[in-house]
Amino acid sequence: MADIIDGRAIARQLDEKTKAEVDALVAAGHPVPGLTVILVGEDPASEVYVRRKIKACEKVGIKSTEHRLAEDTSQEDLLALIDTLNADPEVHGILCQVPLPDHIDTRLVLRSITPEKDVDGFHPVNVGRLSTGTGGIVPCTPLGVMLLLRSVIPDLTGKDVVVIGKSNIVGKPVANLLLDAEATVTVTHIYTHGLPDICRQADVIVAAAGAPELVKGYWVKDDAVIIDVGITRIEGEDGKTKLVGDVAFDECQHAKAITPVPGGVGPMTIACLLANTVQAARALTVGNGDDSSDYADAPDRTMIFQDALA
Ligand SMILES: NC(=O)C1=CN([C@@H]2O[C@H](COP(=O)(O)OP(=O)(O)OC[C@H]3O[C@@H](n4cnc5c(N)ncnc54)[C@H](OP(=O)(O)O)[C@@H]3O)[C@@H](O)[C@H]2O)C=CC1
Ligand SMILES: Nc1nc(=O)c2c([nH]1)NC[C@@H]1CN(c3ccc(C(=O)N[C@@H](CCC(=O)O)C(=O)O)cc3)C=[N+]21
Repeated sequence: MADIIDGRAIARQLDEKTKAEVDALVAAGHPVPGLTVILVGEDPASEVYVRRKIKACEKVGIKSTEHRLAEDTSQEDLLALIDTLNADPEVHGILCQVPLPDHIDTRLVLRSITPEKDVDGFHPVNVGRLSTGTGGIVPCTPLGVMLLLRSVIPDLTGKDVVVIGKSNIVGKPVANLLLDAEATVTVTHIYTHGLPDICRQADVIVAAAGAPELVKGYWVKDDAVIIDVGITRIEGEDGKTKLVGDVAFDECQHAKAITPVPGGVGPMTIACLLANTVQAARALTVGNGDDSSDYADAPDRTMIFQDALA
């Protein structure tokens, strides 16, 4: 049987470290780290995620605030709110839940969040820093993927990794982080020919396509490690909705290790959001020049978090 990589347990470990960082900042007389979440419209899945994020903040002592805006909020009003939050000294992290309604230019909105408070790591400045290995805020899900991976393969040097999906949110940043970790990375997508054969060569598969049970057992070589990022809600035979990943989990028991859905990457996304918020608060209030900071600029920040989990 494949080992199950317990995302909830690893997320709890990271949360303990984050809580200790919050306590240390506050004890040193700095303000309580603050995260603001903006939600436009009433998408039920987004509401679930936002509630989870707010609850998680409470657990580690981050002060959270929430801005719920109506579906028909104008782009101008949203940008004005972000301007206010950019200037608010009590707000260290700003997260604007996506997808946004169609009448809003998502790229423009994400660009308007100041990079120092961009705890999603979606701002072009943070994307540029990531792709040049020069620090910045690393997107939460890709950071979570790396931590889960390192919990089973501490050294990724020379490993053959296949990433399925090339989105700006998951596939591309994961590929960049893997390259920084000296892995050999193949990024695939909907037009890739022969995906099963490509996957069969891989030591590691990171599946982030949003295609339920795309990766079959015969795509996976013995002792490969599988990180399943995909989450699709489907209606089960009993009429209840259930979550399905991008990997046919039951067929992959010959793998060395695999993440479950739920309970794999999802909880790590939230734990990494909290860690990013503390990183942002520290940089804004203490400054990046503080060498004692665990979060000082480093080319491979996933190693720093890894130390926290060791
Ligand atoms: N666990 C978590 O915390 C998170 C989970 N997710 C989940 O991860 C999944 C991916 O999210 P996201 O990256 O935002 O999705 P996108 O839809 O933005 O990107 C999906 C990517 O997968 C590729 N793709 C789609 N179908 C196939 C296929 N059949 N074969 C090969 N490649 C395929 C697409 O190719 P092309 O570019 O050619 O269209 C695209 O590059 C979703 O299920 C999402 O719900 C997302 C964020 C966080
Ligand atoms: N600006 C922005 N930043 C995001 O980080 C962001 C976003 N928008 N939009 C939506 C996606 C999705 N996302 C998830 C967060 C937690 C779980 C999670 O906790 N999943 C649980 C189960 C969740 C459930 O039961 O529904 C798990 O997999 O175990 C999943 C997905 C963050 N996203």
